[in-house]
Amino acid sequence: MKEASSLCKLGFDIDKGAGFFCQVPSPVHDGELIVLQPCERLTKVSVIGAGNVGMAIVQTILTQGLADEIALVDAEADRVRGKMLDLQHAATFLPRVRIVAGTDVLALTRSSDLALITVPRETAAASRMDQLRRNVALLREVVPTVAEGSPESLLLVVSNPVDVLAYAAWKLSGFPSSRVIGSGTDLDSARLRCLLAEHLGVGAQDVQAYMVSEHGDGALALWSSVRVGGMPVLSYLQKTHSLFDAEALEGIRRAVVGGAGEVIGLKGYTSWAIGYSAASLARSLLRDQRRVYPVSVLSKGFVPGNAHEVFLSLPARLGRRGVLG
Ligand SMILES: NC(=O)C1=CN([C@@H]2O[C@H](COP(=O)(O)OP(=O)(O)OC[C@H]3O[C@@H](n4cnc5c(N)ncnc54)[C@H](O)[C@@H]3O)[C@@H](O)[C@H]2O)C=CC1
Ligand SMILES: CC(=O)C(=O)O
Repeated sequence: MKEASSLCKLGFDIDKGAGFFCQVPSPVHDGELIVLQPCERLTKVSVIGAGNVGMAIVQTILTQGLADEIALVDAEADRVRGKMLDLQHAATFLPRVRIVAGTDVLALTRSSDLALITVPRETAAASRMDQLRRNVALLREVVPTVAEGSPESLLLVVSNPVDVLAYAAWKLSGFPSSRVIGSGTDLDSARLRCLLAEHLGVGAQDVQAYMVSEHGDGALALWSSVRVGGMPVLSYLQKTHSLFDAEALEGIRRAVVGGAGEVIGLKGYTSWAIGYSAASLARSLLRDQRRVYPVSVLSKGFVPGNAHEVFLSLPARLGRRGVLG
């Protein structure tokens, strides 16, 4: 009998079991029995806060097959159970995935590979400082508990103000800064790419453009880094194309920064775009894709000469160990 211990690709027939089985050794000798051994853990993703944003993230993670187990935690017991059942019914159309939900952060999130924090929505009446105090207090309840049950997990903070809360989550978790990330200006960058793509008449996936520094009003556009199909097009377009003068660029920046407010004014909240953004970050982290995203990271040591402990949205490489620099 020969143990299947080497890791050549097994292929699609145990597709969903890729987390369960070692893959067939090569070459396979006639007459030898190949034993498939459990070798890799399943991938578990926890989402704390099953509101509009949390559910959009779960929906996107589910349809992209990024997790074998999803744990949903929310303070509203009945509502989160209803959401779990609805998702379980939906998941019958997808490869096998376990979905659990409830209010117990420690029990539900235990042994997560990735935990996303999406609690709670801002209230229009509260000042930004009041919101910050309230959300830090919430993170004080949630983050140490997640860290206790999942000491090796990655933490992805989405709640606002995201850059500041990513810092709070880092401090509260006791994790190395490489494993605590805020979704940062990834969504602002998506909005910028969307607007540039519209102006240029190209697909948004072919537009590379970054907003950096702080998610929201303080976000800065890195105009000199805009590329279309790998070409630095903006300086050329500015010279040749009246649509890209300084005023037009400032108009695009304002539309990006005002994008959230516009959507919230019309539908009450934003959800789908952050759902896709967070799932894309989750993919790069869990699958070690090492793609570069503008996300909130500890800027100390990340930016040469910066000695302050501040989380800022900067382009960072994301892989299985978190921020790779
Ligand atoms: N970083 C970004 O780009 C974006 C961030 N956001 C932020 O995401 C957050 C969530 O927004 P929404 O989902 O629209 O809000 P929501 O109000 O729909 O959902 C929040 C959920 O958190 C739950 N919750 C409250 N306290 C809790 C606790 N102690 N434990 C567990 N669950 C608790 C609530 O029951 C609710 O289901 C907000 O801070 C929002 O500003 C939203 C969009 C984009
Ligand atoms: C709400 C929010 O932060 C956004 O959609 O950008």
